[in-house]
Parts: sequence; structure tokens; C-alpha cells
Amino acid sequence: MRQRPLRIGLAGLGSIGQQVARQLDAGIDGLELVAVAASDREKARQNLAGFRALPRIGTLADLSDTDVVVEMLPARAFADIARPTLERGATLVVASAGALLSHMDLVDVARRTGGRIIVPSGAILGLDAVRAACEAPVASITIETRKSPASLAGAPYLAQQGIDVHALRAPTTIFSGTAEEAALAFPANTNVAAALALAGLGPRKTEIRVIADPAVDRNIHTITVESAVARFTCHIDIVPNPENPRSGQLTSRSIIACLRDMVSPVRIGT
Ligand SMILES: NC(=O)C1=CN([C@@H]2O[C@H](COP(=O)(O)OP(=O)(O)OC[C@H]3O[C@@H](n4cnc5c(N)ncnc54)[C@H](O)[C@@H]3O)[C@@H](O)[C@H]2O)C=CC1
Ligand SMILES: O=C([O-])CC(=O)C(=O)O
Repeated sequence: MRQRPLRIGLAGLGSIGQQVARQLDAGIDGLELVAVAASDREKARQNLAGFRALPRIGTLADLSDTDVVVEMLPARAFADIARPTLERGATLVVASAGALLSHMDLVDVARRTGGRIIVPSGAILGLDAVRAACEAPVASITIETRKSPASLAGAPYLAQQGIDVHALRAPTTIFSGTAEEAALAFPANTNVAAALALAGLGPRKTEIRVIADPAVDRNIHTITVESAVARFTCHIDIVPNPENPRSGQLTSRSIIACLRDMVSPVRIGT
């Protein structure tokens, strides 16, 4: 039994970070929100107004006395908090799973310092069964991601390929490739494929298809696994966050469930 609560720091107070902060402030036994890092501190103060216990508001460097840092930054800022957190032997909970694929050397840092990298399921389901299946031979793991144009807009791949998603009138496959390729092409839209890859066959053997569909208003993911011990398909429709439709409303809850696991005497699922 821990003598004191786990001290939590939040890196990023955007659409996911704000939800996580609110849920932590509502109170979870064994967890204490002590600090948040935000790029606009005045806006952060406004977002945290009314909190029961106001955490410190500062920069990424101000998270350096926490036990657990929850990374919820744009992919480009991922390493700015991931590396120092792991260098000091703390635990890093990763939202930007796609960005982790370009920084797999951090696993060696964690091994050296005793730090831990934890990738919650986020917006995807079935990682428990994927991990279990991968204890036996697995033939293939694929994911199809279907999103509205608003949930895909701004991805670097669209600009590179000259694709105007807002002009599409019918569902269109705009990308097929590996999870590794997708993480670079769609850094804010394919974290699900990265998490799936890390749970299963790795970023070069996990295939993703991205479909832009003007008729949908959810972020929709379908995983298909063919393995020696089981064949399964998992499907999820997630409500996008109003502040950032690229991210859905399940991810903050997945992070909270993951943090709860760290202090709970009982753990459910693989
Ligand atoms: N694992 C998963 O299943 C999912 C992962 N994500 C990923 O989670 C991450 C966070 O998502 P959102 O909250 O929706 O993004 P967001 O763009 O709404 O929020 C990011 C926040 O980080 C802040 N920020 C940027 N640089 C900073 C710095 N140096 N210091 C402090 N704050 C900084 C921004 O001002 C913004 O408030 C993204 O990388 C997103 O792609 C999103 C959905 C699902
Ligand atoms: O569906 C979501 O909420 C977000 C998503 O696809 C991703 O980041 O991979």
C-alpha cells in the first residue's frame, strides 16, 4: 500500500488534457493532480477555474517533481516531455502514441533509469485480446479508420498529396500503409494504429486504411485480427471532442482508467 498519493503532472491542457484534469480534480483515491503544463497559462487558469484543488500551472519543466507525467501534447512536442521524464526514472503515460514510434530509443532510456512508458488504449479497443493473441502465431492485424473531413483536416499527408477532404462527396480511401507510415502522414489522426502496432505485430507489420467519409460524425475504427488462437473484429464509433474533432471523447477516460490501475489493488483485463 502506498504511503502517499501518486503525484500526477499533465503535459498539455487541450481537448484531452482538460477532460483528464477535470476528472482528476473530481477526486480519485490515491491520485493527486499537482501540476499542469500549458502553452497559454492565462487560458489554462481560465480552464481550471472552479477546481477544488488548483494545480500549479507552468511549463513542461515544472512537471519535474511528479511521479507520473501524462503526455497530451501535439506530436511535435512529444519528445520535449517524454525524454526528461524518463531520464529521471518517472512514469510517462503517452497519448501521442504515433509520436512514440519515432522515439523508440526511449525504451532503452526507461530500461536504464527504471522509468516506465505506458500507452493507454486511448481511442481504440481490443488491445487486451491483441496482446493475448500475440502470445501465439498471428497472421495479420489491420485497422480501418473512418473519419469526417473535419476530423482529418490539417494532416500533413493531405497537403503533400493535394487532397481537399472538404471537397469529397463520397467515402474515399485517402491512405493505405503501415502504422509507421501513417504516424508521419497523419500525426494527429492515427494514434490508434500506433497503439495497436505496439500491442501487436509492430509498426511495420500493422496495416492501416484511412477513409474520409463526409457522411459520418464519429471517429470510427475497425480492427481485424487473424491468429492461430482466435479471429476477431472490433469496432468502435467515438464522439469527437467539440474543441478538437481529431480527438474523440474516449481517450481522456482511457487515461483516467489507466491512472486508476496504477493505484488500484485489483486490475481487470490483460
Ligand atoms: N492515443 C489515442 O488514442 C489518441 C491520441 N490523441 C493524441 O493526444 C494528443 C493530445 O490531443 P488533444 O488534447 O486533442 O490535442 P490538443 O491540440 O487539443 O491539445 C494539445 C495541447 O498542448 C498544448 N501544448 C503544445 N505545446 C506545448 C508545450 N510545449 N507545453 C505545454 N503545452 C503545450 C497546446 O497548446 C494544446 O493546448 C495529440 O497528440 C493527439 O493526436 C488524440 C486522440 C486519441
Ligand atoms: O478516434 C480518435 O479519437 C482519435 C484517433 O483516431 C487517433 O488519434 O488515432
